[in-house]
Amino acid sequence: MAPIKEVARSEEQALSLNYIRTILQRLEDTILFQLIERGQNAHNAVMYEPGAIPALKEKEGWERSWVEWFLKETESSHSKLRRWQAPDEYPFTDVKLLPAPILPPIEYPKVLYEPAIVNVNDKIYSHYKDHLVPALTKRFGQDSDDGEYGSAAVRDVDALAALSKRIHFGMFVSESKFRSDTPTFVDAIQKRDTKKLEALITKPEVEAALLVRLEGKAKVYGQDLNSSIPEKDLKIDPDVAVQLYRDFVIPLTKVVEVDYLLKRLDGLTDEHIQALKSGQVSK
Ligand SMILES: C=C(O[C@@H]1C=C(C(=O)O)C=C[C@H]1O)C(=O)O
Repeated sequence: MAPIKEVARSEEQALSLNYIRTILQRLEDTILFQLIERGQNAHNAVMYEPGAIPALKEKEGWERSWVEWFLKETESSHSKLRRWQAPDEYPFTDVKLLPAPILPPIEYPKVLYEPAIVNVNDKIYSHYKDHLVPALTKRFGQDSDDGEYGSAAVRDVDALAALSKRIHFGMFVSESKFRSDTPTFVDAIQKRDTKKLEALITKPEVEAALLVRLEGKAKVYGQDLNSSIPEKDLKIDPDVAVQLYRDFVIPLTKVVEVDYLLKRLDGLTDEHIQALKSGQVSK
């Protein structure tokens, strides 16, 4: 659940790039600790295989994997708390399977342009189960299984939610950058110039600083202070965390940013687009 402090209560705050970047930096901590937690269990590959746990079909009528079932169970209860109405929260479960909220909707500032919203959780889930979990649990050996499918699934759902929030925050970044230079972005969007859009949203210095910071955090947060050599006995391999961000989190965040921008003019009148293009309006 996104604490109130995270979901900005004003449009101005929600679109401040500095504010957004502080949220992204805080999510580095959340993600690192979720990865450390998941790394306490074995790979448990059976959890990610559709139909591999017969009790799920027999007792729940569920034919996909254990982890996808627990995602559905968890996200269903959170749906009743209206979690998925928050502009920074996107479920892995098909929304058609999620129940309606019990509580009345919260009026969040309308910051994102609804028709442009994207959900890349299918990509996040695939990378997580195929690459990240094996990397986090490699110290247990190939195809390790500790039978703790409950604990490991709880940790999976928490880690997936943190990664999803982080990557989908790219839409707030995009909206902020779009409003800061609408003529340039409108021109590139109308030309469907994805390379220009990617160049416009890419900040190499921000990415480089992030990877250095992340490695440092992993070396500190991963320490086991009961060890005689805490800086060596790390609970997470810093290279796994850095590689995750370098090769997956940052590239997918930028895909989200560009895909959001490509749809940012959908449904707008020609007059509105012209006003954006001339800089008369910024949203
Ligand atoms: C998120 C931003 O946009 C891009 C994506 C980044 C990331 O995923 O960490 C960092 C810088 C940019 O290349 C940003 O400008 O802060």
